[in-house]
Amino acid sequence: MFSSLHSLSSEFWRSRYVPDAFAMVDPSVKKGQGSAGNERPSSAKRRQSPKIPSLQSDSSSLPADVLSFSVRVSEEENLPNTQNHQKGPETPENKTPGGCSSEVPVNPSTPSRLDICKVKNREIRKASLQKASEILRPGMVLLKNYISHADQMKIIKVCRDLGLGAGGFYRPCFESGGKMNLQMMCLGMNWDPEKKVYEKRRSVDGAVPPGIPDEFKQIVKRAVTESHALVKEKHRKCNPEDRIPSMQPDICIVNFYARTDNLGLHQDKDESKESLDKGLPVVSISIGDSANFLYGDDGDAGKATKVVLESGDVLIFGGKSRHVFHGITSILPDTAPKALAAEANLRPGRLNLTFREY
Ligand SMILES: O=C(O)CCC(=O)C(=O)O
Ligand SMILES: [Fe+2]
Repeated sequence: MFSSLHSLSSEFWRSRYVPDAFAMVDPSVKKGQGSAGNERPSSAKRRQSPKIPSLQSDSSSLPADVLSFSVRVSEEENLPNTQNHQKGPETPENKTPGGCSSEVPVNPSTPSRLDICKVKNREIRKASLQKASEILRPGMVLLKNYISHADQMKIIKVCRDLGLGAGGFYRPCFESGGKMNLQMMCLGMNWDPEKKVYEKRRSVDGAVPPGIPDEFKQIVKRAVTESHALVKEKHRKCNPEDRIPSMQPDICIVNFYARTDNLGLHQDKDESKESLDKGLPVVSISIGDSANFLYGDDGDAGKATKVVLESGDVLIFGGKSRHVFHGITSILPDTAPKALAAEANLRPGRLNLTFREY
């Protein structure tokens, strides 16, 4: 997957190297450590840092729980004072939906019944204003608000459990040695961002990736069928299978973006030639905070189109859009559905699952 990352604008590329990347799940990194500001760490500094801090820092050698709210305090303490972490003036992008953040309980693990009701009513109002699903370009469909609250809860729970075990979340490195600004785990097969290949075991620690749960596969199947219905509605005469071929996912890459994380523009093209030639789609599920997602025909972020992916959205790109460049420029703080964040005890940030067939 993530190929052509070097074609990013230098500003966006620099923004991938925020010091918080080290602090998020690594208790051994103390407050104030790391480079100041948005500077890419010096190569010496990069060499010194352990390759997979989240795995090595934990005394049990297992990954830390990157999804849980309980680790939020140490994360907040470690936030460096950069623009990225300041809320700044209220803009359409950082505005809390419904302007309700002050009414939400400070500790979401203990919301009152009244709080839950207020939050649920607000979310119902919000849902009625929500945008409709759409075809973004040939072969690329966005299903808005597609995954139910109950299914989002299940996905979070499964990812949390799997993320804590062998083959769970870690912060991978690029070929260059720089760390990615997200936590990742793979299901089915491991994708190695350094070698840009899929493998049975991840070479970083020898772990065998857990399998993809059947429930996840069912959700993917239903989403592709739904995308076909949408295509059929717009283009009555076409065979939707030609636009978005059906697929049987055997790979799922799970990313967790903390609020300052991001992912540069890239193409997903490490799947087999056969799969790519057929245009078998990538099916991407977003949960938690919303994100600015860019997509376009080349790696130039200035020319790309932006769409906001919200919790429960499913984005599908296959066929003519299988090689679309795409990336996440930012996570929009405090935009996760409040009821979901509270019920799941979800840490601020965004969970993303991309399903592919090798
Ligand atoms: O987080 C996203 O929406 C995109 C993730 C992605 O592009 C990838 O995992 O290859
Ligand atoms: Fe991708």
